[in-house]
Amino acid sequence: MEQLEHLGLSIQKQIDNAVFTATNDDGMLFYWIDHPQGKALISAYGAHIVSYHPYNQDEQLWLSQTSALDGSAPIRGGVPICWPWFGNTRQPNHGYARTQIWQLGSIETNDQHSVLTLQLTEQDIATSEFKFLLECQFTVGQTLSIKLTTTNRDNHPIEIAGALHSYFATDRDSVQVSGMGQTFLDKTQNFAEQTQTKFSLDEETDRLYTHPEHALLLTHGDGRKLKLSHQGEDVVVIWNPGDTKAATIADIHPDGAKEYLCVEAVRTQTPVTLMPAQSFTLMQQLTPTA
Ligand SMILES: O=P(O)(O)OC[C@H]1O[C@@H](O)[C@H](O)[C@@H](O)[C@@H]1O
Repeated sequence: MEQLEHLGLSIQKQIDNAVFTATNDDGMLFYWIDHPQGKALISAYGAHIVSYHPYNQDEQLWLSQTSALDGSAPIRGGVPICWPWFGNTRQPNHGYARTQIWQLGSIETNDQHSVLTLQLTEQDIATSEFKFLLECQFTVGQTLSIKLTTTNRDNHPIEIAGALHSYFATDRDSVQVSGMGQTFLDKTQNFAEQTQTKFSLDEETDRLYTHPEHALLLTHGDGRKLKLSHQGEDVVVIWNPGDTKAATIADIHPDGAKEYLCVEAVRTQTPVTLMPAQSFTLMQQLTPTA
């Protein structure tokens, strides 16, 4: 509830035992999951989860206080969905899925969790090169799982990449991540390959880890831990712009870059080719522990 007030959202209606719709003054639609095991706020714009708060734990996702929430620009924070490409190989940066209004697919609640699925198809996009069904399934309880599934609905093969670009709320200067492997491509150095035996961040960190484990452990400075597991990724990206660069990014609030670390499940080095009717899932799951 606190998060709803903070973002100026009003509940519209209850659509399931634990799920409500809410809107802000700009008319943007959100889904508020208020389950005894976990709470989450998901924007229809971008199928973008902006808050996840498991029972008896802290907020897990960072959201910039200066993020646009009116549909004029991608949301800064939470878990942006990058699709059908990652980065700026094409424009817009990170693809167009994060700036579309997604439709509600289904909702199911049991005593463990609520499962909400949002959908996007080529019919929602002004110019799409192929026919597709993109589904993002959020399972919200003591664990959060985000599954992004692409299905080729065209009559020829399609190629896709993408990412679950999660911004985790943490003290950036004391967080540790294990399981990353020692090799990464450094985007700040024109993707030069680097090795690092002990995890530490640079002033600006923008790295594609090429040999991560599927299960990672993020340890906050105060000892709390967040288990992360992935499926379908070919690299894990760690990104934080550092304070100097962040000061030039209008939708990161002052000193906001100190409050998060992006750990992203990314499929980009070897894009996926899908034959007609074939599907592919990119997944990230987070399990916080006290
Ligand atoms: O500002 P955007 O488009 O959300 O991108 C944020 C960052 O996303 C990261 O995944 C990229 O590695 C960075 O290079 C990029 O700056």
